[in-house]
Amino acid sequence: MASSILSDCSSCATSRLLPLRRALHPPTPRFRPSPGPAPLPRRPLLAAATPLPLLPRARRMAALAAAASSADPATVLADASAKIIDGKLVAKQIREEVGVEIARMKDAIGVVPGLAVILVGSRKDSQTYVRNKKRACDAVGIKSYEVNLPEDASEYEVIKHIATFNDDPSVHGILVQLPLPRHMNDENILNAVSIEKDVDGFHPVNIGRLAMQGRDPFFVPCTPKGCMELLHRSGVEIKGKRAVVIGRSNIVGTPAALLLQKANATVSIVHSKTKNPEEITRQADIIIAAVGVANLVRGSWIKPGAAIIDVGINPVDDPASPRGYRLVGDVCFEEASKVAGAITPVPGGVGPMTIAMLLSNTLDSAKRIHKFK
Ligand SMILES: Nc1nc(=O)c2c([nH]1)NC[C@@H]1CN(c3ccc(C(=O)N[C@@H](CCC(=O)O)C(=O)O)cc3)C=[N+]21
Repeated sequence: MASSILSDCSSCATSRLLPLRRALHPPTPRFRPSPGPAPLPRRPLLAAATPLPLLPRARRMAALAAAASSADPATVLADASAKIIDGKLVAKQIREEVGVEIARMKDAIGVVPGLAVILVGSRKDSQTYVRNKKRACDAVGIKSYEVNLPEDASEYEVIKHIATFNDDPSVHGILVQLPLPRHMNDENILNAVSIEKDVDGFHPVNIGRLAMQGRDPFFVPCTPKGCMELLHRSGVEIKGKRAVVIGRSNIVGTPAALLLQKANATVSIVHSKTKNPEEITRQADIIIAAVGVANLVRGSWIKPGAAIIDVGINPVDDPASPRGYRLVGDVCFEEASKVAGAITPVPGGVGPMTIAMLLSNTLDSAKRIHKFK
């Protein structure tokens, strides 16, 4: 992991909240990032320029030994102390596992899972996401069905398509790409999806069941499910730990907090009205950041050794990049990777897991509907 000598996390002012952020996290840039310069790292800044350079020999050896003996292939040693949780690699493993299961089901009962995606309007980012989902489906053997409606389509038209897919036995999952055009009421539309086919887990009944003791939803929303999977697969213990979720959106923050609670963590939610977010976050053994503010979480917010899952995908201007921007998370990676025990990068962290979980949810749905074990 290369890191520059000067932290760029103080340049939050250059972050732009593009519409794609709003899809995952409705607009809530509400924290004032901590003022002043970056907090002091625990090692001299110069040391950050090369891998493991100025560490005392004993610590360096211990770190290398830990990396070498790590049973978890999805992690490598950062140039500082945090292990990098490689979401791209874990997502690939999950897609392979899903592919094997789909082949087994097809052989045994001749059924392939079907996923229907409804896209309204012609937003470039949504079109890209839908295209990526379709490719991911093709690669594992899920049959995908796509409906594209014009921006000015009526709510009724969308609901009519949902009803058709609800009744179609070859469709096991239905996803309405968000955000919907402004004139539509999300709630009416998400309510129309059959809870047994709601692979996004956005139906109020599924979210309600997630919140209740002793009940389970048919589906858990893909992004928070991906966060939990990354924690599990990198050996992070959750039971009895303090977890902080930053952000309280319906799609990520709230379900992530519910999942951590179900896994027996003690959970706090930090949001725009929280006093001293930094102080509360610093108590956490596990941090899930899902607020949509570039580099909000600085090194000083983090308890040494904490596990950090960074859900943010924030475009920041970068003339040096071919696209003119690059993606950064809600966590200042440079600073955090020197303090945390484990951290997900952006890109290559939670993003790829979202799609892997969608495939997994679609497979689970087909298995449940066809009573295939
Ligand atoms: N009904 C619905 N369900 C969704 O799950 C949903 C949605 N609507 N609307 C839009 C958001 C956004 N979303 C992402 C999926 C994958 C990456 C992803 O794979 N990102 C990569 C690449 C990023 C890049 O380079 O552009 C990464 O982080 O490494 C990101 C974001 C799903 N969403």
